[in-house]
Amino acid sequence: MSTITSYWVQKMVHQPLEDLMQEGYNVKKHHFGNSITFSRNVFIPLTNICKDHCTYCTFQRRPGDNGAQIIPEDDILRRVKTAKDAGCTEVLISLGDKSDYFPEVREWLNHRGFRNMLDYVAHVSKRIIEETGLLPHTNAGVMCRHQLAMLKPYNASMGMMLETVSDRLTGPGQVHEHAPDKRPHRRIRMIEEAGKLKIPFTTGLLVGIGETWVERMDTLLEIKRLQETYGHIQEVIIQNFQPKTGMDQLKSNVVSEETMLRLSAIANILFDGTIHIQVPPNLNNNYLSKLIQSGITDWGGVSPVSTDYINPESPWPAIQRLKEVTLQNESHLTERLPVYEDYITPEWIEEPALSAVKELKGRIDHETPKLYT
Ligand SMILES: O=c1nc2n(C[C@H](O)[C@H](O)[C@H](O)CO)c3cc(O)ccc3cc-2c(=O)[nH]1
Ligand SMILES: C[C@H]1O[C@@H](n2cnc3c(N)ncnc32)[C@H](O)[C@@H]1O
Ligand code: MET
Ligand code: SF4
Repeated sequence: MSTITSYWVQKMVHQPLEDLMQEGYNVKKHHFGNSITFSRNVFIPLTNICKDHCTYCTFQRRPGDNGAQIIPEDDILRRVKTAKDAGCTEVLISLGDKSDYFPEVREWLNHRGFRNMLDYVAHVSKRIIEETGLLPHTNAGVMCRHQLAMLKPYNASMGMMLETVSDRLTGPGQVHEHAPDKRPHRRIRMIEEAGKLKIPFTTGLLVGIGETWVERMDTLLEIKRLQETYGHIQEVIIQNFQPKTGMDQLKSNVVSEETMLRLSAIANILFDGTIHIQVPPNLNNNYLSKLIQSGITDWGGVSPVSTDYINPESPWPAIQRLKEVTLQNESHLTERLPVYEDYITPEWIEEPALSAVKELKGRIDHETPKLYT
């Protein structure tokens, strides 16, 4: 273990909790003031067909499985229009990895004039921007440079969870044994490509999949390195694994409240104002106040119109409740777009996404003070 990792692990694990939270909160307040952000979004599970098999995931299907689907474009546009009427700005397009590996999927795509799944995603993103002005944020797993470049004009930002830098977890009997796209070096390379292409990027770590404290810290340190090299990491999601029926092997991994608070605080202290820290409220509903007191900056995407298709058993709290909890903790709730302010420049966002971002920015800046302070 490197001296740096060792220093941070000691601090994260052994500093008294209250003290660590206070330090995290002070750092947050210094850099980001007393606002906590969220993005009003609609979740589009464009396809749940996935070539990989992560043992913690119940979203994934194979062609022919019960519930396997690819959502047709007109259906997607209808959902996005409903979301627009509900005041949403972000369209979170999430999908399984390399679904077009399967002949059934290629046939579906070819029949509609698409060569592969990412061509379809680009086409749908383009229609969303052009027909609704809402902002796609695509999370399609590992993509190559060419695919990232193709999506960039139609995405305000993109995302992919690094999950973990642990190679060990791709070994026999581990969660990523049958998920080649979860090999850490592949994910790191893709996040680097996104950096070179100047794509504002969301990533994060998945907690509770069998990783050690040292591996958690190494994952955060790798994200810090990526940010120092490319500057494109706008936010880090600290996501706690949700056990589901049938996952007996992973049951013992349930992530405690204290672990989430320690990670939130340490992430804040480590990134020191250079990256926003997001923790999904639907997965941590019982201690939202304490998360604020640890220094998180963001609740992430919260949807008034769709469920969280990855964790459908965890409904998002009402925006009104987030507003109340935030206010009870000397903070106020501020609506944001899927791209943070610092990145709203031609250097980071291409047309037509840039114009769409500016248009919506004007709208939420105008409305937010009335609604959320
Ligand atoms: O706003 C985002 N939220 C992302 N989310 C969060 C999502 O909106 C929900 O908060 C979680 O699914 C809660 O279960 C992700 C969640 C994951 O588990 C894995 C990846 C993502 C990726 C993103 C993302 O790129 N952007
Ligand atoms: C889309 C993202 O969802 C996360 N993910 C997948 N399954 C689960 C689960 N059971 N609990 C929490 N997060 C999960 C992974 O981090 C993936 O990248
Ligand atoms: N399959 C991708 C990944 O795991 C996208 C999110 S999961 C639907 O990174
Ligand atoms: S987490 Fe993503 S890559 Fe893993 S099985 Fe689920 S959809 Fe596939």
